[in-house]
Amino acid sequence: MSDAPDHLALPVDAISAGRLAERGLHYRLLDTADEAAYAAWIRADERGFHGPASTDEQNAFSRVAMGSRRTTGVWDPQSVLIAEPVATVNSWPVELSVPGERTVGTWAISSVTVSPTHRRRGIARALLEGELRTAQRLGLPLAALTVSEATIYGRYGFGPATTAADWRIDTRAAGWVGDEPEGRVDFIPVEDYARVAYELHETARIQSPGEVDGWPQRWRQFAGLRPGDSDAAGVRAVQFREDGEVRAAAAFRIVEDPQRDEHSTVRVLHLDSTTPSARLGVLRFLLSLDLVARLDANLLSADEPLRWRLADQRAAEVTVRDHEWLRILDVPRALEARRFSGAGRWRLDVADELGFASGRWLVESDAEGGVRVGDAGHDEDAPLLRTDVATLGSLYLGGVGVRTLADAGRTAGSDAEAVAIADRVLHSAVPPFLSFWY
Ligand SMILES: CC(=O)SCCNC(=O)CCNC(=O)[C@H](O)C(C)(C)COP(=O)(O)OP(=O)(O)OC[C@H]1O[C@@H](n2cnc3c(N)ncnc32)[C@H](O)[C@@H]1OP(=O)(O)O
Repeated sequence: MSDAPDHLALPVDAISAGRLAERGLHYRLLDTADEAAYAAWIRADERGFHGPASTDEQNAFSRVAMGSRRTTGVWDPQSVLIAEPVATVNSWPVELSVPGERTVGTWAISSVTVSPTHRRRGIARALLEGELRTAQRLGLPLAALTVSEATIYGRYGFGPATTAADWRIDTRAAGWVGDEPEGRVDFIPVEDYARVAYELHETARIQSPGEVDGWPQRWRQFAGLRPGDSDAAGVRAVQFREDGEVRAAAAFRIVEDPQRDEHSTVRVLHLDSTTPSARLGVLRFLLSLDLVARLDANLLSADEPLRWRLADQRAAEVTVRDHEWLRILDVPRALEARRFSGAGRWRLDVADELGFASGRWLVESDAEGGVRVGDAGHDEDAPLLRTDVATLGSLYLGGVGVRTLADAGRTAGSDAEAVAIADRVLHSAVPPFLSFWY
């Protein structure tokens, strides 16, 4: 049995509780088994994102996943809607895939909202710092989140570590280079899709640094199976089989152009694959639909091999954005959890305003990519790389070069040799990618 404390039972962070109590606010954990309390919490969460309030049926749906998460709120006893918290946050342990087909235990944080009636009084800061201390108490070396706005989380030491790309393709101009992908496409019931695609994700995620374990309700949502989904009737699903085995699946919807029947858009709701060839097979199928002039797909990789099968690459407009943000809490454990791209010996100096990751280490890796991080002690010989903790979060999965961030002025005071070594060994041959929001 694990000695790690139970993330559902661990009391709320005492420092944040004290800080909020000074302002007359109550910071506490919610028991998601209490239906009424959960409904009030989720109403506050939805209002925070300006979404419609969910129905009892929708609450029952979301509670399946939330039951295994730490659900926290801040209550103001002066509120008129007394059961609804004025701030929400939700967190749970995930397995983050890292270079070398390994995973590292990571604290995922979501549903961060502060009511517009209570904004800019430091409540989010109390919640976020509380979450980081909670992750540390749970013994997790990293925290991670996907963000509504890119300007919020750098101050807490998070750095953008994966990108996601929105692809817009003119399907008639795109063309195709080379043979058709070998395999077989079939429509499948959306219920089956939700199960099959979730399983594909769980099989494939280890290959892609940045992915985390999913949960079945998320894939049911992609399939239009969340109760009350107004677009559900239009959701269709296909699977792609190679050698008789399902290796890719997608859910999609056709959005018609009211002016011209033959100018519809195929909107990809989600795509999962365990092989690049099966992924191309599904995308080729979607690009060749009759009556369709455009393919829209959000959250694909910026490095989709698809680009190299389009006869006209200009038919694709690709918008790349930051997606997953990482916060390193324990430098030695985080670095040792991944594989490096080769041998190296250098020192790493990390500045962290919140103190979790500050320090100086000697980082050594061997030709096989094994990593050892120890105290730098009095070792003054090894070249030194200096970074703040948010920059280290961006570098962690190897998606951006150390040299690029050095050129951007994010590693001021570093030795050129250290930049060169770290650039080489931290690089990931597989571009980091996360295929969904959490
Ligand atoms: C992982 C996720 O859940 S991402 C979702 C984030 N939530 C949302 O986008 C929902 C809508 N927004 C909100 O609920 C709130 O405005 C929040 C949660 C973003 C901020 O809550 P607040 O309690 O107002 O923040 P708080 O007062 O603690 O501010 C902390 C710092 O963040 C800054 N800040 C707050 N909101 C924003 C913002 N939207 N953009 C940039 N900076 C922000 C503050 O200026 C302050 O900066 P400082 O520490 O340098 O002085």
